Amino acid sequence: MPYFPAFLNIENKEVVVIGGGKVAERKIEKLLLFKPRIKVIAPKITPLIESLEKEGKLSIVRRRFILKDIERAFLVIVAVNNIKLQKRVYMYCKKRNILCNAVDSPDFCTFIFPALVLRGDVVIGISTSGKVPALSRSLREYVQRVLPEDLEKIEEKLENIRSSLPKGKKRQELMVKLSKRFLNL
Ligand SMILES: C[C@@]1(CC(=O)O)C2=NC(=C\c3[nH]c(c(CCC(=O)O)c3CC(=O)O)Cc3[nH]c(c(CC(=O)O)c3CCC(=O)O)/C=C3\N/C(=C\2)[C@@H](CCC(=O)O)[C@]3(C)CC(=O)O)/[C@H]1CCC(=O)O
Ligand SMILES: NC(=O)c1ccc[n+]([C@@H]2O[C@H](COP(=O)([O-])OP(=O)(O)OC[C@H]3O[C@@H](n4cnc5c(N)ncnc54)[C@H](O)[C@@H]3O)[C@@H](O)[C@H]2O)c1
Repeated sequence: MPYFPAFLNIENKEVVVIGGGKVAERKIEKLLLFKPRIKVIAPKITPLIESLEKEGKLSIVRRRFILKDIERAFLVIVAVNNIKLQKRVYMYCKKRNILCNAVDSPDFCTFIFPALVLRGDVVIGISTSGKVPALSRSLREYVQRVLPEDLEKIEEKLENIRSSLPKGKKRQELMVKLSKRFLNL
């Protein structure tokens, strides 16, 4: 069954990452692009996550996880090689409507990470609904190859035109026409 893609605004929202290893690192690098407040809970932390803390980009709690760590979270990532813990966190989050991603078990995720292409405010997220992550990665590389180099500029130009015009049918038609023209369609 394919998953519904939704784009969330997580600016300033509390994100808790349980685990501080290689996979946590990859998820954190991605999340930071969207400016949430990130708290990492783990006894062992990679040098890159340590350096992000020094730069003031996240905070670290250097110990094992306890449930209290996530009681105010908007979103939780369990990047620990421990299925029991992943299940426990998922069950807790599910009861409280906290978004949960368990890196080892799609069954214990309420959302999954897409392969991501970001150009300014243009976001392209690719997923196989949890089935073949390596294919999402390859599709991301494929899409990156065919996208126009100046996509960010194109979006900015169109955004400026759009925001300078009153809402309505005339603007709708113009925006559709210009978007096609900018992409040579
Ligand atoms: C897209 C991407 C985004 C990101 O990570 O940010 C992402 N995985 C990526 C790469 C990747 N992950 C894995 C490999 C090795 C090949 C392989 O094992 O197949 C590679 C390839 C590589 O590393 O090149 C291993 C792996 N991944 C998961 C499991 C558990 C399982 O399947 O049960 C295992 C087995 C672990 C083990 O065997 O121990 C689970 C998930 N990985 C997801 C996302 C979610 C589903 C995405 C979708 O719907 O497609 C989901 C469900 C949960 C989640 O993580 O959100 C990122 C590419 C980023 C990019 O390059 O752009
Ligand atoms: N979803 C994906 O894309 C993907 C890709 C590859 C691997 N994985 C899986 O991700 C998991 C993590 O991999 P990794 O390479 O980052 O592992 P790792 O061993 O490098 O890191 C594990 C981290 O968890 C911490 N930890 C352990 N027990 C903890 C506890 N009770 N509370 C808090 N922190 C705790 C450790 O201190 C460490 O920081 C593995 O199970 C792996 O199979 C997922």
